[in-house]
Amino acid sequence: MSVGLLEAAAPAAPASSATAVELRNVSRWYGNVVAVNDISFSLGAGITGLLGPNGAGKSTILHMIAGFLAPSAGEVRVAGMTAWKNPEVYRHVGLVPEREAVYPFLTAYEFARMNARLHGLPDADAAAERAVDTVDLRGAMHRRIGGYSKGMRQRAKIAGALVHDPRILLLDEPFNGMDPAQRMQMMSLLKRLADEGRTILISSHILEELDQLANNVLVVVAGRLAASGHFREIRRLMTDRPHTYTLSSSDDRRLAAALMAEPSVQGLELGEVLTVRAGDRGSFALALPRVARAAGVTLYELRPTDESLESVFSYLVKR
Ligand SMILES: Nc1ncnc2c1ncn2[C@@H]1O[C@H](COP(=O)(O)OP(=O)(O)OP(=O)(O)O)[C@@H](O)[C@H]1O
Repeated sequence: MSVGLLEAAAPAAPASSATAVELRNVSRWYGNVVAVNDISFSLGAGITGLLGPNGAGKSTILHMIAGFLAPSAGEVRVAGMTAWKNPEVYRHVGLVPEREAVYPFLTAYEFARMNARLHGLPDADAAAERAVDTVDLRGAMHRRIGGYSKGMRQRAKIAGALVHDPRILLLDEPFNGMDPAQRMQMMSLLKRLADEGRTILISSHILEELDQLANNVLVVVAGRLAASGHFREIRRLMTDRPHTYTLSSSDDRRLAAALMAEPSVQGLELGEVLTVRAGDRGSFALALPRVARAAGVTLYELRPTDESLESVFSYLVKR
């Protein structure tokens, strides 16, 4: 398998004070399911996106970094220490899990204070108040979490993960189910937390969610690191790939003949429907109506055939 941008990416750097998180040839299997397959990367301060379709292994990676799950092979290091079986690591890491792992009968303040106590902080009340303030929930901190909106519940979870002021924050699909306003609020919170010098890793299955947030993106597909690089570079890889469409028109044969001369068309197949492979989506979209009009053909339908998320990821892996 070729690995896209990975070839140009720097190999995992040796642990240093700047390396908050480091994975060295890490694999994790559950019985005979290989969830994570020989992954290496390192993270410093700032926001990194962990992108991949469902089941790619994102949660498994986050749980191993948090020290909650043992790697089956390789090593996960956090703040220069082995993450597994090392309670010291919990001081440095806050994990915001994907599941709604909050008791609905607790208030945000009680939830944060419970976490502060579990960390054994000397002043759990002050730590809880500080965390609730950080996520802008002061006004609602004595209301039960069960009555919160989705965005507020996520922020309550973040308050719980931030209560011991960790240097590393891991968030599993934090934008799931949020409306645009909640998303904007979450983005500005995460940026603020990163500006304070934290290392933040955010998992997502939607690239656009990471726009304006993560400079660097790690793409995981079927447990492997398929690509890594700057957000714009990853987006270019995903959108510039060839696209396949099916077309229906008043005269498919005539349209196929006219499209053959079009530079943005890489391939054509005329069966029950006309299938076109376009190298550059933008140029093809501009060319198609012009070509159809010149050929005297009426277009009825243009349908992309390979737009599933899995097809985009598998394109990255096969490059
Ligand atoms: N406790 C477990 N026992 C068995 N298999 C598991 C377990 N946890 C995860 N897996 C499997 O490992 C693979 C990776 O799962 P993981 O949850 O890490 O992926 P993910 O990218 O976070 O996806 P999702 O967003 O759907 O949770 C999947 O095939 C999943 O079914």
